[in-house]
Amino acid sequence: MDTAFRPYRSVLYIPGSKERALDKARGLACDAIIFDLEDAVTPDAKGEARETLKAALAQDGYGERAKIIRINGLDTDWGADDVRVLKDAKAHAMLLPKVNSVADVEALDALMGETMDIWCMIETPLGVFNALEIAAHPRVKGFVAGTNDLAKELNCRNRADRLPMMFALQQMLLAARAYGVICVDGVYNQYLDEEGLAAECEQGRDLGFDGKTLIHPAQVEGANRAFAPSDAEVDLAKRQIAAHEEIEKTGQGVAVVDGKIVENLHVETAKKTLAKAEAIARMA
Ligand SMILES: CC(C)(COP(=O)(O)OP(=O)(O)OC[C@H]1O[C@@H](n2cnc3c(N)ncnc32)[C@H](O)[C@@H]1OP(=O)(O)O)[C@@H](O)C(=O)NCCC(=O)NCCSC(=O)C[C@H](O)C(=O)O
Ligand SMILES: [Mg+2]
Repeated sequence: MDTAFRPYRSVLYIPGSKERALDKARGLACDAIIFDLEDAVTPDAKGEARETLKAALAQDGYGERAKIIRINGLDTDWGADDVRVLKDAKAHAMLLPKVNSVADVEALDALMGETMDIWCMIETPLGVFNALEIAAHPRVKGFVAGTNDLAKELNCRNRADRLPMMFALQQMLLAARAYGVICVDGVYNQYLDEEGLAAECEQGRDLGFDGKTLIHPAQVEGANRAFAPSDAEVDLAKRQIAAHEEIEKTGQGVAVVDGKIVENLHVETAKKTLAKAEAIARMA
């Protein structure tokens, strides 16, 4: 199933072991769900969580939300069984944690059927440096920044401006954009701090991320707001497209809107803004 042409403003992690949360998500306004079998599930609960998740996906009821299964690494005791049990589940993608190189993707590809896309957590130093070759793999359709693991690996301090991991975030974004791969920002751990989340979403949007991964339902609304085109952006996009169409009729290529030039490339961006707004409207 295709994971492109959808909004990914809010991508909510749900522990695969928590039946109540799996059920609650059916009524939440998130654009996508990551059903987690990795960090949110303790080792002794892995087998049961896998079966709980399989049953929840068979029951479905998640509507238009993109469904992404985060399995355990293939170098763990659980990864291969996760794939075996869930490869035919009704989901859009399988998310592989701690991807270091394209060889990790190839190993998953060899175990999976054809029905799901592959998404990759970029959260290790090697994963960051190899992001370009990972994004180039034809089955890879999404990247998720693992900012907790990145902070651990970097031994960096947790700063509001995320300066210590800026290189890594930008490198994964560039690689994703080079190959048309969706790229979603990491989580904001203080899940009840609305102001802090809003600031980090704003930064993520400024950088170019498609949306933010979330850990609690209270974060959904803030992410949806931050990553949707605003009314002013939609209005500007429409005016830019119209002004450029008009100027083209006169044989010229450069229009001016609100004192700023509008060329072909700006029209492309404006069209993307409208397409995103339409995709969001379809989610409602
Ligand atoms: C953070 C939590 C442990 C908080 O749980 P809890 O105290 O139970 O929250 P609330 O009582 O406020 O919950 C209120 C209701 O909302 C439901 N709920 C809670 N979380 C979720 C969720 N994620 N999805 C859906 N529904 C959720 C509760 O069931 C309550 O429902 P109800 O009883 O009907 O009112 C908890 O939120 C949690 O476990 N969050 C997910 C944590 C997680 O997935 N972590 C792993 C991903 S993060 C990561 O690994 C990132 C990456 O790899 C990296 O390196 O950075
Ligand atoms: Mg991680």
